[in-house]
Amino acid sequence: MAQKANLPSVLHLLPSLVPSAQRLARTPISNFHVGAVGIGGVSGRVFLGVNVEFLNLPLNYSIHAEQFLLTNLSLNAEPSLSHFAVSAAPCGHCRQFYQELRNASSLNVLVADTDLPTATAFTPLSHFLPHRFGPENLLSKHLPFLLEPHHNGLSFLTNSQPNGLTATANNFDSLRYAALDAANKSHAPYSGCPSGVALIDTDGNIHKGSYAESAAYNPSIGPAQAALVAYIANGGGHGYEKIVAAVLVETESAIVKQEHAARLLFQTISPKCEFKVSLCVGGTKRPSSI
Ligand SMILES: O=c1ccn([C@H]2C[C@H](O)[C@@H](CO)O2)c(=O)[nH]1
Ligand SMILES: [Zn+2]
Repeated sequence: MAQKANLPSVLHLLPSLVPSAQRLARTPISNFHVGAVGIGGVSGRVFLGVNVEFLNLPLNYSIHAEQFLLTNLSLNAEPSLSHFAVSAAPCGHCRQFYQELRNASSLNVLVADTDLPTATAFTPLSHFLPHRFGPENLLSKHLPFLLEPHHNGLSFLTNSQPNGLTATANNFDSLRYAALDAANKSHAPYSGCPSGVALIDTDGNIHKGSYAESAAYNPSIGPAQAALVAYIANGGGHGYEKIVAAVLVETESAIVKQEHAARLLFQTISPKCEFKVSLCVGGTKRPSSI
């Protein structure tokens, strides 16, 4: 694409794709479209992020474009981000969320509305957020950072299948195992309460998302939001009414529960969506340094 557009490098391509990303934003409240386009540090694949707002829900259910971008990398198993371009300066919440990356300080950011569209004036994130608060304030740096491959060691107890689900048993089983897989990839080192959501649409496609925590807690992205990122990123531009069932997997012993927030989100955006929780066991202990 860079060659076709006569651009000297893929880095130049990132800001040139920002307007196309912006067009995909879902902003029924602000009508303010944010687009973020980044490049995977290992594969060199290009990923996008857009902001997503939800009618009739609190504003803090929203997904920022930068958060969408990281979630998109995570769902495509890309272990690092090296550069991203974004249509407006990242807010404090996003600057904080990005501290979850091992290379946070040296991550290269370009704000496309202040720089020339094809410029490569990338600036390290440490410029946007000096004196940072980050994972190392709470945890050992030997633990996996956000995007780094890990497995949380969660599994189902054999009798944990809830009753009364009208979707076919087969679909439900695929969904709960997809949600378990997402929970096993969840980044929850601060609470020790990983979780994942898998949803299925009317075409039978399954989309899954993993909960990702921030050291500063509030910028965390919930598992339901992460699964919606997958639903939107997988394409088609469809409405949420096509989401027919969703399963949340979290641990029985969790002290941070996603159930009520996730149920409210699905009930509001897709009232006919069947929402179920499937509890699992295992996983990491809550870190003793918290
Ligand atoms: O860093 C930012 C700041 C704001 N927004 C979104 C959130 C909301 O949808 C809209 C207005 O704040 O812009 C982002 O996506 N990223
Ligand atoms: Zn933000």
